[in-house]
Amino acid sequence: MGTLAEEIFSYKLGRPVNAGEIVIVDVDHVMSHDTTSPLAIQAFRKLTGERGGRVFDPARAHIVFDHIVPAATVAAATLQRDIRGFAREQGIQILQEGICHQVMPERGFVAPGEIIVGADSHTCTYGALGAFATGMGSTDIGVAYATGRSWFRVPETINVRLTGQLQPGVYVKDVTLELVRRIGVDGANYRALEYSGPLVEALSVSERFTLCNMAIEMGAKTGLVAPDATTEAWLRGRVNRSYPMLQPQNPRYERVVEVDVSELSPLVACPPDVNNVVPVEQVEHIQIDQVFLGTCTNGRLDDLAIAASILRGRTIHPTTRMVVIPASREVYLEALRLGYIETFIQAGASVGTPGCGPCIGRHFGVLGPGERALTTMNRNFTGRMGDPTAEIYLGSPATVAATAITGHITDPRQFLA
Ligand SMILES: CC(C)[C@H](C(=O)O)[C@@H](O)C(=O)O
Ligand code: SF4
Repeated sequence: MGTLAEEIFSYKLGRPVNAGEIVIVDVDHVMSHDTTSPLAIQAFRKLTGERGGRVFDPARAHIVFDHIVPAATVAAATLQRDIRGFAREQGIQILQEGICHQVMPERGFVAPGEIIVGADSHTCTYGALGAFATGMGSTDIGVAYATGRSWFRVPETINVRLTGQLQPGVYVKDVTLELVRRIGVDGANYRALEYSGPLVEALSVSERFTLCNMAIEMGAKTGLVAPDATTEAWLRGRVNRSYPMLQPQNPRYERVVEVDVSELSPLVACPPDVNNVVPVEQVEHIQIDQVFLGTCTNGRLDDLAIAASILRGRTIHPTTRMVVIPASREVYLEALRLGYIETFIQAGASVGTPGCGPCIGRHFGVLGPGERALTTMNRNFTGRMGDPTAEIYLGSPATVAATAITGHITDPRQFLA
């Protein structure tokens, strides 16, 4: 009897577990990437001795190169060289085909009922498939690499119930921004956010990823969607092992946040806080120097499809630049096949190799002093994309595409066919 989070921990431990308990469990997968692996490896070495230590299971230890790919500086290249050495020694495959949070599920390293820990805060994204997944510091990940175990305080759960129907031009990203506005950047601290209701049931897995991705933006330990037929269909051909379709059972939620999405219009999060959310109309005059379509929040095929449908046959504003980065190789290839990439390039966009790109201001479209960007990212913190005086606005792929055309923040509804 419990919330989905409690059900997953109870299943793992073979006994009923309640929120508030501190438990040590075997984890199913452990992940780190090019930026966080060096410290995780250091912690692993400290724990296991300089030589001879082995990871708990090389097939369930995953290193993804995504944050600075290909390496933009000698320092980044040197770190990546050292990580490659560790991976070779341990027999770990390095995944170099997109953002960790897209690649892990695509490659079948996430299944319902599993527990996954990653050295990245947006590991909570995988909860969209009914797994308990959370970001941890590199030291904890180093310990998990060595032992295959981790400790948790089983979180209390806030149920986010979504009802109603999205209006044309309004997307799950807008719903997610509305949730951050209502709950606040620390309103769900260490809680699990369990998303349910008729809207969630109707969402694609990709849209559920967008929803769960930003759970951390409310301080949550993770976001979760109970697995259903949509989940199973998406996992077919990706996950061959069996998995439990755990569901919440008479759950006791700490509270329920109910949102009727029918009333929402396209939203924009203004700098420097993700909960600084306003209807797009309020910020339409703001001039934008760069738009960026991509990231683990909104770099998937459906996101690119929405943007391409707006940009088809149009060109971006001459004083605005547009960066597009598909979240993974799989997404990129499919977008190529469907003509989206050609649409972006003809419109005047720069298309980058799958990865995080300018999301943390390391390469491929960093911002100069005083510049403003509208992006599909999940964070708009000061200095995140480059110069500390640059400003970051967040919106949906549709709002980003409409803005690319006009050069100022634009309501995407005016471009809908
Ligand atoms: C670099 C990494 C530690 C960081 C994170 O954990 O979130 C990054 O992915 C981000 O989005 O800010
Ligand atoms: S795309 Fe951005 S938010 Fe996602 S993992 Fe990469 S840097 Fe972090």
